[in-house]
Amino acid sequence: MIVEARGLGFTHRAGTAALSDVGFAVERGQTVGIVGESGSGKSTLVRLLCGLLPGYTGSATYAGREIGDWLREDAREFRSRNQLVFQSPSGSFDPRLRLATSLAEPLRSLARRKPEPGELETQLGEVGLSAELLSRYPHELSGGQLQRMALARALVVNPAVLYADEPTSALDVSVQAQVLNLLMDIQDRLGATLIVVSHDLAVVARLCEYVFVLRAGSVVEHGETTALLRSPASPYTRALITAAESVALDRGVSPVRGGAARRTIRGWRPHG
Ligand SMILES: Nc1ncnc2c1ncn2[C@@H]1O[C@H](COP(=O)(O)OP(=O)(O)OP(=O)(O)O)[C@@H](O)[C@H]1O
Repeated sequence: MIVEARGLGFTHRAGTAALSDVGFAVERGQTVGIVGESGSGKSTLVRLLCGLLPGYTGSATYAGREIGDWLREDAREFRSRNQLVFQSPSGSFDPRLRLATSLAEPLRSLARRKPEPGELETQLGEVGLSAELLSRYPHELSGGQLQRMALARALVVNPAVLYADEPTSALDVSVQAQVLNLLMDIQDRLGATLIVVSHDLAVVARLCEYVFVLRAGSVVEHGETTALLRSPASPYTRALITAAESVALDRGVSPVRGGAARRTIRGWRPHG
């Protein structure tokens, strides 16, 4: 397992218990979805697993080592191996900086180096963006372009695990499919582990081979996506499926039950 949690608990400073007794396990190279209604703890879980929320209880490991220990002993290495893309592309970039500067920031702060000549341009090509965008400011890009830019910035340090928290929720429906396709393409090419948070089961059905369902800070059910969608054990999961199906039908796209989990891609692994 590349990421694993046992008996994991977390209480926010304000006193809100966001996670309790969470069990979670992801194999290297897997594409895993975390679904649940608003407030179920999805973002808290991925932020914690990315090392952004210290002070958890129970166990959470990356590559067999406790995340708390990574952060104390080797935080830069941990962060370069675990990258997170947030929901809001515009909020992810400093509006005062040209995108070349923002894109190079993880290299500077985590890998302690400057970009090689042509490196940023190549990275942009990987996410289908033109190199000329490097000299622009965030407000000069569309939401879809900025989300691609956020992906490029996360990938610049070659992470082993890419977390995406509601990667398409802030985008127009027409752009959502492009970003989902890009995520699938990235996973195909890099073989990185991809962990996607979404309140929308249709997104997870499309992208992920395995899914965890969160409710009120606990995992109520998990399993292979296709099997879980076909025969959910809990009424909560059934309700999420029904909600996603009605949204899908409203949008005129295939309902989630028809969505198939993706194949497992086991190619080159960054960070071995
Ligand atoms: N920074 C914070 N301070 C205090 N409480 C928080 C904080 N962030 C989240 N919470 C609380 O923790 C619980 C879980 O929230 P979280 O954002 O992880 O859920 P979520 O499933 O990601 O929800 P959403 O889909 O709405 O983003 C909620 O009760 C929320 O109010």
